[in-house]
Amino acid sequence: MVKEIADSVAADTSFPSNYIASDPSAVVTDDSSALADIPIIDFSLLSNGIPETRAQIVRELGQACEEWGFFTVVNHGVTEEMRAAMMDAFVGFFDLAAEEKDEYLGRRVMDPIRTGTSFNSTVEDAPYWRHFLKIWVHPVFHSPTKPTVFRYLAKELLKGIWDSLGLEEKEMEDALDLDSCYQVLIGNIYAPCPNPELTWGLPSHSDHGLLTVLMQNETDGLQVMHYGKWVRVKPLPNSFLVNLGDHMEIVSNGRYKSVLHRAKVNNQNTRISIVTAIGPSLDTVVVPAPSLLQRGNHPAAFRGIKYRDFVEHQQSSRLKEKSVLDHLRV
Ligand SMILES: O=C(O)CCC(=O)C(=O)O
Ligand SMILES: [Fe+2]
Repeated sequence: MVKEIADSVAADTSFPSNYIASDPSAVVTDDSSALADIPIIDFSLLSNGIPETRAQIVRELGQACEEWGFFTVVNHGVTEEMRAAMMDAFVGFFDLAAEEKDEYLGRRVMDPIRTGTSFNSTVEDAPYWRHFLKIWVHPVFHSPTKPTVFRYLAKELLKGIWDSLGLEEKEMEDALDLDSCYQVLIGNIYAPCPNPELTWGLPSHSDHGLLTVLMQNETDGLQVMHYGKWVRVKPLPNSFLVNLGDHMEIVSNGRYKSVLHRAKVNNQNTRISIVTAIGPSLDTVVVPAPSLLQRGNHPAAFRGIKYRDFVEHQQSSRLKEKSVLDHLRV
């Protein structure tokens, strides 16, 4: 499908009109927004077992979650070779002939291996300039090579974030059932677009899970909302970008907010991002952590919903800011 778009663009440099955003004037054309000065977390100090240095990183994590909902992870232990192998595997898939890829054309949003265009082209007015491959990799593994290292990174970060809220690890296990956590691996490809001012790669949205871990090729395009302003993200070499998802906002009772982000396309280079999203188990009903409510005598800011129902609803709806989470606000 990427080839189809690329070929149609090569044959005829006009932009396919069905891709024009329903409100093209809302697509940003100005790339002069500030570059984000994103907090940096040294993962090796979080996970090396030394309490003093860990405590310092836990404080930094808490601050990053509160002020940004977004941070960069360095010294994560994932080799450059493994990152390159992941990138190659996704590129290999996107380069397959359309008939081969079409075997995985997702008909249902909860299919464990699903490829497609846009976000959910059955409900959108106009598709986005993006193709994706989504693979469930936990609790049942649906892919040929096992990136357990990603889950380790996310679980250690979750423990650190939980700690920064002053909560016990046992409560995290009870609340989120992380041994059966739902993890999905997504490759996004954004082909060069002749008219980047008319469409999005992905419009403004938050992610449904707890944490999302992202790496990309050398082409930028990600923007995050920070204190009401969009800022451009330029990742550090060999780092992962992490953002908080809607279920972190729910379980922390709104103290840590899921961050709005969006992907811009450009007319020069293909951008590829590989994203792994970690959530609770699909059967968990996540509610604000009880001890956070008791401690501050706060009312619950969110109603609970089974995570599976949240994901299914979010994936079946138009991608629109935090609209699915907003339904759960009390
Ligand atoms: O490509 C990107 O940078 C963002 C991807 C994204 O937000 C997503 O897959 O949810
Ligand atoms: Fe996202």
